[in-house]
Amino acid sequence: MRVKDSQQPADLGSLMALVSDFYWRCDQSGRFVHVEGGAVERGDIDTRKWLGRVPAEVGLGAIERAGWPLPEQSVSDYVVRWVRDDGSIRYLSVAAESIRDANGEPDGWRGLARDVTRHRMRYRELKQLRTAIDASHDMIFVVDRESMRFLYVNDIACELTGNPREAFMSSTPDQVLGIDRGVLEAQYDRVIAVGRLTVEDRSRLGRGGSMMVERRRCALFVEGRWVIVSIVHDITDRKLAEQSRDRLSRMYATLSATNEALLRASTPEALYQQLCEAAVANDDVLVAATLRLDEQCETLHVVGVAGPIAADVGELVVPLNKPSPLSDGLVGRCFRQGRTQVADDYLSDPRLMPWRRIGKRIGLKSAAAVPIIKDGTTIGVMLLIADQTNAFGRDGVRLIERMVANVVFALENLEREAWRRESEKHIEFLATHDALTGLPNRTLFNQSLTMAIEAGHPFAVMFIDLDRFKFINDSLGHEAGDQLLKTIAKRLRACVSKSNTVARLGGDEFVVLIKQGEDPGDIEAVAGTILDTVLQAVSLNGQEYRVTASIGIAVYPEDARDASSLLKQADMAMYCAKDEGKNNFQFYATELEDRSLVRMRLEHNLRCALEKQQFELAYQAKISLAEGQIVGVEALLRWHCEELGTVLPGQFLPLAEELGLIVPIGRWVLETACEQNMAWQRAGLPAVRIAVNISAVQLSDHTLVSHVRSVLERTGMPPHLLELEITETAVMQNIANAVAQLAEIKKLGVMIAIDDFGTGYSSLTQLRDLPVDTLKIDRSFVNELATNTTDQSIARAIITMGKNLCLNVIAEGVETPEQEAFLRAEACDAMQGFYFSRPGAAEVFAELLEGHAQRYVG
Ligand SMILES: Nc1nc2c(ncn2[C@@H]2O[C@@H]3COP(=O)(O)O[C@H]4[C@@H](O)[C@H](n5cnc6c(=O)[nH]c(N)nc65)O[C@@H]4COP(=O)(O)O[C@H]3[C@H]2O)c(=O)[nH]1
Repeated sequence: MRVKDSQQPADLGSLMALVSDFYWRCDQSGRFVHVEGGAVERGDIDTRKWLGRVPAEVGLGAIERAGWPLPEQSVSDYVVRWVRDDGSIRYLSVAAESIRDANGEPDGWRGLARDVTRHRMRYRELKQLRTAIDASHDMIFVVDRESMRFLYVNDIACELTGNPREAFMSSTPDQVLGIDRGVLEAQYDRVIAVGRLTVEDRSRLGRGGSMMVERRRCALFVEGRWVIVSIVHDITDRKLAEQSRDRLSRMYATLSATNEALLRASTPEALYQQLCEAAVANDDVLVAATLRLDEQCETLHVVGVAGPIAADVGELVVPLNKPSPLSDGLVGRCFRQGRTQVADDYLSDPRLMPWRRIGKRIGLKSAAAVPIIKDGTTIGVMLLIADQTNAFGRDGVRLIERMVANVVFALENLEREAWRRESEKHIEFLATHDALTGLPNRTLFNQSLTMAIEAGHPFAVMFIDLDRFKFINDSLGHEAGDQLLKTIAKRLRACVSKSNTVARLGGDEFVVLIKQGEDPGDIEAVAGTILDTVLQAVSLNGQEYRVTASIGIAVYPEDARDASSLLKQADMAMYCAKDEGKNNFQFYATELEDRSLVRMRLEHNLRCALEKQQFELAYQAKISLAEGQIVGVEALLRWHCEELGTVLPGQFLPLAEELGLIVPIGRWVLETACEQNMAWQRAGLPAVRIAVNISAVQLSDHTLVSHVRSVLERTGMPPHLLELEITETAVMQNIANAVAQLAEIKKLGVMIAIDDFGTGYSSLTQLRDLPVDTLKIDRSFVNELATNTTDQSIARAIITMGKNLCLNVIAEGVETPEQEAFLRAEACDAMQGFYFSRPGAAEVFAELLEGHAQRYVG
């Protein structure tokens, strides 16, 4: 339907029908008086409802301002919302003007309205879209590929890059991104080729900053042109999180590497070093160092260090007690406070001023120091240095603390392990070694012996027994005995090379296993050295003692091929050495088997000889060389054994000493000799001095003096008629004791002679201190006195020395007139020997004394 308007252009009506637009006119009161056009034609407007109504009554309302546009003059593009009867909303773009009548008076308004709902909706969508894009946290850039010009940049992009939108619009993306144009164009073309592309890189920000971004680019073909849309997402936080996660996982790897290191390390030093090496496997760590407190608790010093700059830290010493800037660094603080210290930005950390220069030099950016706390005490610090700031983080620090805790655990384990190993070693040592001397014991020696036999090379076993050890042990006490054994053990060890075995079997028995060289004389040389070494003075209880040893030697494979036989044979040879007068060595020989049997029989019989009264004394005269008078007599012990016949002292006395029988036997000798001497006197014979031999064991017997006194008292023999003969060797075994005992004896008025003089090791000064009256030149020097010039010299020297010291000198074992002549010529005082008389029974000597007295006295 068409509403005719007289003021409408004549041809407009038909034109208006072609479009959705419509023409309208309102009267002066604002009511529609005419509506015509496509909208009316299509039925969008019902003129019956519109005509005579104001716009608001048909649902029309302005968007920007209230009301229908009834402007004073004219409007265009005035958008009006039209709420239709069915509730749907349309938008109309209105152009209007006021009209006047013929008189020029206002006559209402007229205009055109066009339905712009579609455009309006599109615009709204676009606006919303843009608002959304501007509200995005991601930077969005839209670039025309062809012109390389920005088409759009969102707000956040302007904000973050610090460029106003106009700046973008007036520049090209390569300028803004700071990328070579060719490169950027290639990147864009690649995006066009694949459709979309995502890369991660760094994006420049305002004020010279930058951030890690994920750049998603897609290519759109819009109206015949390629448009590149870049959405740039800030991934700094994600990257940092990733980095810290990576770092953490590296640290976990480090931790597990550390744990492995802890398992492998066998000493604390290795543990510290391996810990550091494991720690620097983490790329962030420039250096890892472990510092331990020194024994004086004054400094922390490096005990383990690893990493590319280990050399710069290896010599680090952190003083703790002295106030010093160096002690106030991360390590010093960590140690003192017993708490982890972290410097996330080392170079700007005000606490670390003194270390800044060093830090700068070695590229230190962050550091962590973790205390090593064991049993509640801080014993050291683990220091980790990284070439990036914030390298450790909270989790990283926790990990390092766990690492250090593991180290402490491992340290404790190592200590426990070391203690266990030590205990095991000690137990093993105790099982195989002698606790007193530390030498191998019988068990270990047997093992060595077996091994030597298995090896098959020749060797010798030496069985060493100390002479008269029992006596020292009993008389000086067990402590002195132990001391002696320890000293001897050391000396024996020093006598042989390390490859040879020295062991203690028990008591005073030692064994030596000597590998035999080419020269069989080697064994003898070693045995000789051992004898000499043992004989050196030992200081016990503040006094000097000398002991001797007897050595038996069995040789593999000649003597035996099994361990027990070799030991038995060496033992047997050792007894033979004892029988031979001690202080010597003997090789095993089959004949010794017989001697051993003899010895056993000897021992058996000797034990009851005293009881069975099988002892007797023989008497041998001593003659003065000047006058030829009997000046004395020596009592010599004889043993008439039922089974063995007469046994000489040299055969049974060593055994008696060993068995401890010498003291009771010696007492019997002293008593018998004194009684006999008094008996001779009572029989009318001239008074003669009687000499009694005192062995070393007797000399050390502290009851000796009282016994001598009581015998003298009981027998009534004047003390000066008694002479005690003590061998030089016995005196030298314990010179201090000898001096003291002899002095006491001297006080009784008893005379003292040094027997076998020249065989011992006394010096002139020692001799001077000894309270003796007589020196007896040993028989060995007298034997060849007539022919051997050396013996002559020795004898002469002894005589001269005796004279100088105002002592009597007597030579024993004089058998020939030549010997007598020499002694006489040298003005020796007296002699004793077969030349004048052999030892004989009491009656024999009595006769000799009687006859001699008649001969001389008369
Ligand atoms: N070849 C040779 N020998 C001679 C000659 N003149 C004496 N003799 C021997 O030389 C030894 C002298 O005694 P001695 O040096 O004190 O050496 C003694 C003495 O040290 C010790 N002895 C003897 N009786 C006792 C004793 O009652 N107690 C202690 N403790 N030892 C004794 O036994 C050692 C040996 O005594 P005997 O066998 O009786 O041997 C005696 C004696 O028989 C000689 O011209 N030629």
